[in-house]
Amino acid sequence: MSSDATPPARAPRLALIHTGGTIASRPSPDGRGLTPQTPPTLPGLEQVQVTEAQPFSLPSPHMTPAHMGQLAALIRELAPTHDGVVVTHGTDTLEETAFALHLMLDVKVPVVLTGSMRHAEEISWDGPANLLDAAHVALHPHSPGRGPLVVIGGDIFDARTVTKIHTTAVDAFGGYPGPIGRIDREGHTPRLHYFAMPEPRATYHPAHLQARVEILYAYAGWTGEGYAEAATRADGLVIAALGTGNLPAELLPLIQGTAKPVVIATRTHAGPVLPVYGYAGGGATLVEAGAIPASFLNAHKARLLLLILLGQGLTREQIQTVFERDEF
Ligand SMILES: NC(=O)C[C@H](N)C(=O)O
Repeated sequence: MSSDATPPARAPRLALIHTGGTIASRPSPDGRGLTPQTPPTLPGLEQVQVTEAQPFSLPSPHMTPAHMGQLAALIRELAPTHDGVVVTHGTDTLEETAFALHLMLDVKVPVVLTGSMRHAEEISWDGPANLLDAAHVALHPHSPGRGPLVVIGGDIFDARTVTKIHTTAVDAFGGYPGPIGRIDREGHTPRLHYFAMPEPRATYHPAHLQARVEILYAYAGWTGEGYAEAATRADGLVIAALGTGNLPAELLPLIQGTAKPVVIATRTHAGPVLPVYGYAGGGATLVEAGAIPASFLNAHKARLLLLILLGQGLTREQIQTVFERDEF
């Protein structure tokens, strides 16, 4: 399953969309720390026609579902006239944007997100290499049909499973079961290997991205503080629960009394949510109370899926089916 990039007859066309993040950041002149300022330049791809766009320039903690929707619309507009799309993005919420695009985009060309962990004035800044890798992946003939990908440190990740695993390391991304591919360079020649076949996936077309979905984080001794308020305010809840999706006993009656969708994810970093335990608050009792297991999605990705399904007008039962059948 390895191949070298074959040069197409005409110059490949790449859309390069900048959204901010450390890859666009420098120390601010007022000495208050890093801020997004200048988007990175793509090095070493003289044969490629590049169209650049910058819909906004944000530190990624400022990203919202509305920005993700705006980005999806821009990619839909650029995709028909390009062979691949690269999005530069801050790493903090990169996995959320990647997954939102995964759920909403059905464009034919590859969409690759990348970022950097070090800024342009730091020793060993990782922006240029990540950007070049992302461009090679976006233009590679084996990349279409895989949904949006994340490329960092030479590893290629699926948007469903990728997650940020380190706050400072250059290899900041991982997630079970790991990369689906690898990009390296032999001199100037890209060497790309995929370790998995493209997977079918469902895409959604929400009428809006304004549903309010809140995440609650479980811990030993939680007696439901904050639950009632969140359940009243929100259109749906996600709980980062314990282990295979279990909660303290006090949460069971609260969930039993909630008609809105309550999705149970896990705060554990890998593995599915499974309704196996029958003690009060155990996963089996939560599902019996109407809660929806998040499969293997982490809480923040489960939140985006729920938000998108609510925006598409799905009922609680239909939402449950999407999660149950892994239709994402
Ligand atoms: N490495 C980074 O990009 C982190 C930055 N705080 C961001 O997400 O915008």
